Amino acid sequence: MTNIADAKLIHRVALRGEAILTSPRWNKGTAFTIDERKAFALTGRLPFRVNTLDEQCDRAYDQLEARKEPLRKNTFLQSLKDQNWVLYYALISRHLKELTPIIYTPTEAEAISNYSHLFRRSEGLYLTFPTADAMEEDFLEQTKGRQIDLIVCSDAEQILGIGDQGVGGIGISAAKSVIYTLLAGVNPANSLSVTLDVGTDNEDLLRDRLYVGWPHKRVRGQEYDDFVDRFVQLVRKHYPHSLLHFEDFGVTNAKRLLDKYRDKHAVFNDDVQGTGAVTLACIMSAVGVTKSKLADQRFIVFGAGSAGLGIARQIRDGMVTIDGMDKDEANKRFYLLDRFGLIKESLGAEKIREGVQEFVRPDAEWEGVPANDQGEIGLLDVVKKVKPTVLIGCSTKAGAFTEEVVREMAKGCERPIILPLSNPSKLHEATPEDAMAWTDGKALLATGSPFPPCKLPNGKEYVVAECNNALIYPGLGFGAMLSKARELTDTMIIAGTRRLASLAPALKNPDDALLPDFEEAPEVNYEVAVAVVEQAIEEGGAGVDWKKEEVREKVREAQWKPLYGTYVYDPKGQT
Ligand SMILES: NC(=O)C1=CN([C@@H]2O[C@H](COP(=O)(O)OP(=O)(O)OC[C@H]3O[C@@H](n4cnc5c(N)ncnc54)[C@H](O)[C@@H]3O)[C@@H](O)[C@H]2O)C=CC1
Ligand SMILES: CC(=O)C(=O)O
Ligand SMILES: [Mg+2]
Repeated sequence: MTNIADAKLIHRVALRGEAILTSPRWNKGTAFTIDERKAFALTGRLPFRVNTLDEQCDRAYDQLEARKEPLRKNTFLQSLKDQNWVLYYALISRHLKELTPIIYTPTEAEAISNYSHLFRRSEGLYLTFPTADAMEEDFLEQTKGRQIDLIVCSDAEQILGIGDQGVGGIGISAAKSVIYTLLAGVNPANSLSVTLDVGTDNEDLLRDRLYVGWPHKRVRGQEYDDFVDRFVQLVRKHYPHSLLHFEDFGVTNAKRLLDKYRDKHAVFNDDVQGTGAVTLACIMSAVGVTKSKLADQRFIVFGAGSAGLGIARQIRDGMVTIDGMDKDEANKRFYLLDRFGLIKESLGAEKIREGVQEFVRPDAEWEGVPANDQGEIGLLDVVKKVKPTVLIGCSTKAGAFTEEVVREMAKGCERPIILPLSNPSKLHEATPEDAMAWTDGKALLATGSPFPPCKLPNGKEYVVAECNNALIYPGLGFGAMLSKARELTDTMIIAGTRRLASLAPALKNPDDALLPDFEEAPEVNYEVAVAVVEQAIEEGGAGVDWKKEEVREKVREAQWKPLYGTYVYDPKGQT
């Protein structure tokens, strides 16, 4: 893995003049030194004054500040990324908490939904169904001669809670890649963002004459599987040691594709596994506050899609591996709800999705509980009967955790653990402020997108943890890449999850946040990556021969940092 963390590091670069100024990887803008300007034919192409990276960051931040709307800031940062990677990453790293919501959830959702109207230039790899015959050629065109460690791909069927976004899915692949660099230190030169454009069922996009993707209904079934398979086989053939990250696939494909390829390549589904892991860590922290165990909890998961199922499974696995609970017993602690209310036997095969079976409730258990005329049991009645200790939302149904639901939950337990995880912010099942008020300050809260602190009845502020997979997936993925493991195993994920949970502020002070502050996300993801590599070595899955005691140092050394090295012109150097 290449590394330019050391500013003293020397790069031999083959691009000169306009070519180096228009290469975001190598461009330094006004930071090119006098010697570099001479060597790279830049003296007349740049104004006189040489700036430091700090000065460049100050200038860029001033320009950013002049834009008031988050979406305008997002497009400004997108342009900066196209111009100069070091400056882009240095700027965001210096204002991490302020700018992550601009380039990631919630603003990126808005940018993606306006993708065709905001389009300025292409980024990443567009693989489109009608041109599938040229897929290998297109793939090699962008990757030839490159070291690729990470490939993030999306078919955009369920983007960040805003549904089918067609070709705009490139925006989430690119944003997730950026987060890998910012929070874990993956070299951006070694990652590839991909959109699998198999059409869209989004009627607004299909009707939009400016839509830049393939204007066709989404391809499904065998044709879809063959298209995705063609892509995965290319990845396996050309980059057998890369990590293949799946993002925001639809619920019928997410887990299915993960299972299909898991034992063949290091694949990772963030919505299933990353979300499951961060939520398990959050609940481990919450049960630390309530001085109870995972095994003592009753869980309601509202929204049994990719995230909901991933969460239920990951917590269940946590109950088994951490608390030694029997798997069937652990399954019985979960009550899943979806569009048809509680998922129970009588819903029938049509409404009970593949993968949900282990959590289906027996009908007999619900005799006498009020249901609607279709026999569906809603959230409030499930809460009344179950008296849950944990309520998790990943339904995209804004406001689903109503005052009545939350107050009812608070009647049944001392410290209700409430996690409205749907993104973007406007889709949260409850706002932290409301949930806190309705529980008289007793709730333990975490949300999917960032929220400001909320007031407790005693006037103090409660910091709402951000339970977003970005707190863990970059570390899980980077750890998998560095360990060169052929598979990111469940035990590697649990090792990363336990490490994250061990860093929770609430462990030291029960009034503090359930998860580390997002400001700490780079250090947290470093710890997660270390734990994953250590586990890969321990279980014999690593493709590197590091000793466990060397891992911390090795991970540090491999991290890319946004710093300029010194450039030497070399016609045989890097491009
Ligand atoms: N905080 C985090 O790190 C993450 C948050 N999410 C968020 O979770 C939400 C769901 O994402 P995915 O699981 O990927 O989507 P999905 O489409 O796979 O799942 C959503 C599920 O909610 C159900 N649903 C929709 N309306 C409902 C209603 N009114 N009542 C009950 N259930 C309803 C759907 O039928 C579906 O099963 C999104 O908002 C997404 O942004 C997803 C991944 C990570
Ligand atoms: C965070 C994320 O992966 C999602 O909302 O889909
Ligand atoms: Mg996602």
